[in-house]
Order: sequence, then structure tokens, then C-alpha cells
Amino acid sequence: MDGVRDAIALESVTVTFGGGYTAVADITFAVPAGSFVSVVGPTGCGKSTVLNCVAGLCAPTTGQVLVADRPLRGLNRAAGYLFQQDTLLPWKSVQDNIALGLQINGVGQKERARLSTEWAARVGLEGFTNSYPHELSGGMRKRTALAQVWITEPDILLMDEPFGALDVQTRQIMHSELLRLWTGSGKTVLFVTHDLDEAVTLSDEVIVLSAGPASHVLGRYPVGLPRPRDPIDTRMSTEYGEIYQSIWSALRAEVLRGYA
Ligand SMILES: Nc1ncnc2c1ncn2[C@@H]1O[C@H](COP(=O)(O)OP(=O)(O)OP(=O)(O)O)[C@@H](O)[C@H]1O
Repeated sequence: MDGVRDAIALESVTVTFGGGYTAVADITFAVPAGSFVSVVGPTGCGKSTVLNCVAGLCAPTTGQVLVADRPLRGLNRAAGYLFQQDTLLPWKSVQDNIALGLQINGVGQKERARLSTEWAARVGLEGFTNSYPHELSGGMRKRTALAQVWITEPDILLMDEPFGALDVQTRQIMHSELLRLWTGSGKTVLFVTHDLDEAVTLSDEVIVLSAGPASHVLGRYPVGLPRPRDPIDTRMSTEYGEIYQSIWSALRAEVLRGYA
């Protein structure tokens, strides 16, 4: 993405589903190359719909998505995708799961073995390469899934509540792991979460969506906390509390409206 200012841009994106339900309306924002941006909003407001449009899994009814300044047609091949439910294959070992994307891309067996061993170590799974998904804890499965996406070196990472199913402690550890992998990588992350704490801790900018239907961008909040960040220390800082409060004051009313 050399020379590209925005890795992703949404221009007046509206998505109306088959039954006539407009999930998101007139969504416009850009994600600068190399930045970490989160999208938060009340449950069901359309966060996943936005991410699916950027992944190319869902086409806007009107408006368009640009990837590296070009209109997106079909699947976004510059992006790797991490879901809340990991997509590990139960019959493959950790090492083979990590190497899956390489195998699909036609990378030879020797190179796959070398890279997947290296990536298993990078995510702290060196002793578990021969284990199977059912033998792993939730955090270890998530590490495997992170390595599986990262090993193919996508320029863009799209994450849809990737840590939503983990317990609080494991989640905090995964935040540190994710920031460690991302720092200095130059990769662009678009991260969807309903957890404001997670969004502020990780991001350069938080985008708040309104409650649906026809959800729109309610506000964009830069997070100027220093990097590299230690998630625990970051949450203790006064600046963190101030940023959290200013976003929450906008989000709170929408969350209540979403429940209503
Ligand atoms: N294929 C579809 N057809 C019809 N409606 C859909 C479809 N996909 C999503 N929706 C509706 O669009 C709205 C937005 O859904 P979406 O999953 O994008 O929201 P979300 O903010 O990610 O939700 P959550 O916080 O629960 O993860 C919801 O009301 C959902 O029911």
C-alpha cells in the first residue's frame, strides 16, 4: 500500500437487505493506511454489515467502498478476516491450521512448514504445533486464528468482535498480543466491537454508529494515547478516562435507543 493515504474508504454506503430493511445509511469514513480504527455501536446497528462491505462479502445498495483508492469489486483480496467464532478446522493440527491460507495460495510444503513453525512461535504456541483445536483453550484457539490470518501477510485486517467469546483475563492478554503483532507491521486494522473499553485501548480512532435502522456515523473520535501501548497501563491513565467518557456520552443514548 505504498503511497496510499487511505487503505479503506466508504463513500455514502447504504445497505438495504432483500426484505426492504435498511441496515446502514449514508456511511462515509476513511481508514488511513497503517492505522487501527474501531467501529462501535449498539447491538444490531450494522457494524458487521459495514465490515462485510469492506470484505466484499456484501455489496452496498448505493455508494461504494474503495480499497487503496480503487473501487472494490467482489472479494477484498488485500484483507484477512477474523471472526468472533474462529474457523479452525477440527481435523487439522495447530501447525496445519496456521498454514491453511498458505496451502490455499499454493505455497510449497517446505516453505509452509518453515513459516507456520515461525508463526506458531510468534503467537506463543511453539509447544502445541501438533495439538488439535479441541485440545486448546479459548485463548490458544484465538492465537492459532491470529497466526492463520497474519501468516498470509494481508495489508488489511478486518476483525469482527474477535475476542468477544473470551473471558476477561484472556481478552486482556489477547489485546496485548494483537498490539504486539500490529506495532510496526504497517498493517491497517478495521475492528468491530460493542466493547468501548476494547475500542479505546486498541485504536487510533473510534467511529460510533447510531442505533438502527438506517444506522449512520454519529461521531469520529481520535484516540491520541501514546504508543506503543500496554493495555493495562493505558486503561489506568487519566487521558484514557477522558476519551472513554466523551465517547460514552455519545454512545449511551444510542445503546438505550437500540434496546428500546
Ligand atoms: N442478510 C440479511 N438480511 C436481512 N437483514 C439483515 C441481514 N443481515 C443483517 N441484517 C439485519 O441488519 C441489522 C444489522 O446487522 P449487523 O449484524 O450488521 O449488526 P451488528 O451491529 O453487527 O450486530 P451485533 O452487535 O449484534 O453483532 C440487524 O437488524 C440485522 O438483523
